[in-house]
Amino acid sequence: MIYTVTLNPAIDKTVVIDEYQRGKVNRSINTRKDVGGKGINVSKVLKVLGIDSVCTGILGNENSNFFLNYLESLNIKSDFYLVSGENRTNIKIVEKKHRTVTDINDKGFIVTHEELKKFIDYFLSLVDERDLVVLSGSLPEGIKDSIYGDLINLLKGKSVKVILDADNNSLIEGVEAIPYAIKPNVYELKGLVDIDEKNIGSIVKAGRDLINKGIEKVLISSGREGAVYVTAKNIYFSEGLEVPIESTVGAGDAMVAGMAYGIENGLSDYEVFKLAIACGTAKVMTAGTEIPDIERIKEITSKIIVKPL
Ligand SMILES: Nc1ncnc2c1ncn2[C@@H]1O[C@H](COP(=O)(O)OP(=O)(O)OP(=O)(O)O)[C@@H](O)[C@H]1O
Ligand SMILES: O=P(O)(O)OC[C@@]1(O)O[C@H](CO)[C@@H](O)[C@@H]1O
Repeated sequence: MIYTVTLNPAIDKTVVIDEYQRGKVNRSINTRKDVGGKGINVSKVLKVLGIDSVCTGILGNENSNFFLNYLESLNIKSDFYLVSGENRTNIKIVEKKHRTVTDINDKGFIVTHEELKKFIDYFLSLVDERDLVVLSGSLPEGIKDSIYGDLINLLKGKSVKVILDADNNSLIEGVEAIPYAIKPNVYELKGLVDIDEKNIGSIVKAGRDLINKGIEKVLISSGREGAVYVTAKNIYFSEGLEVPIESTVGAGDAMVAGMAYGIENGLSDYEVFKLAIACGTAKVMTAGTEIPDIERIKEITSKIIVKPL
């Protein structure tokens, strides 16, 4: 089973405007609200790919029904540890004129040491060596940056594979624990290894350095520039496809879903990479954090050109 862990879920409020006017009244063209948070988004895309997962993590009880009802409507199993407080609402401003998305992500609820410990104990009782765990997203107040590293060490103790998608110090500390796979974007990678993010050779070298440390799969995304996949045996590159963009939010999560699907189903590195890119590309064609369509993912997969490096 695949478990996605979201420690700080979010309602994504997407506001589409023409152009942001600082200090003025901005009027929206349209808005939408999606159930989000990185791990939850991964589970949403896994469902579309036809594979079950369990959405776990921590959920604020005040507006928990918005999340739980939505996941139930998609037939996605959820098993969150509930804490008091409200899940955050993250604002995503889509500017049509500039074709940009600006994220304003809130902090979220506060988690006590005891609550975190109870969640970890419960979560560890669920998983065994047949499982794959996706750890992704930012941390709510009260949880230290060491959490992903700690969880990776505990999960490795149970021979559970982990895919990590985090940023800043939680990524740095997570990588020190050597997860099975990681999916940084180039900026997150730059926080791990000193790279020239415009230079593919520099990105590949950073990927290889991480493989040499013991991580088995390193998927580096670079928005519309495409992505690089470095494993012990292969190095692949693919350019981004020119597609109409609705919202880039969640493209990385869709990519992680493709990667998790591929690893869970024993696909080759080449197939995993192709599927991951197709999922990310299909996601940017949907509004907000709406789930991409499986037919579109298949169609894009057939158009992706993967180059071995
Ligand atoms: N503008 C775009 N045009 C085409 N493909 C894109 C675009 N943005 C993203 N993608 C696809 O999605 C993948 C993941 O995107 P990106 O590198 O932005 O992830 P990310 O920074 O982790 O995103 P997020 O944190 O918002 O989920 C890219 O490698 C690419 O395949
Ligand atoms: O604040 P974090 O946890 O880093 O990111 C949260 C978030 O931006 O990530 C998802 C897109 O990847 C959204 O659904 C959500 O709002």
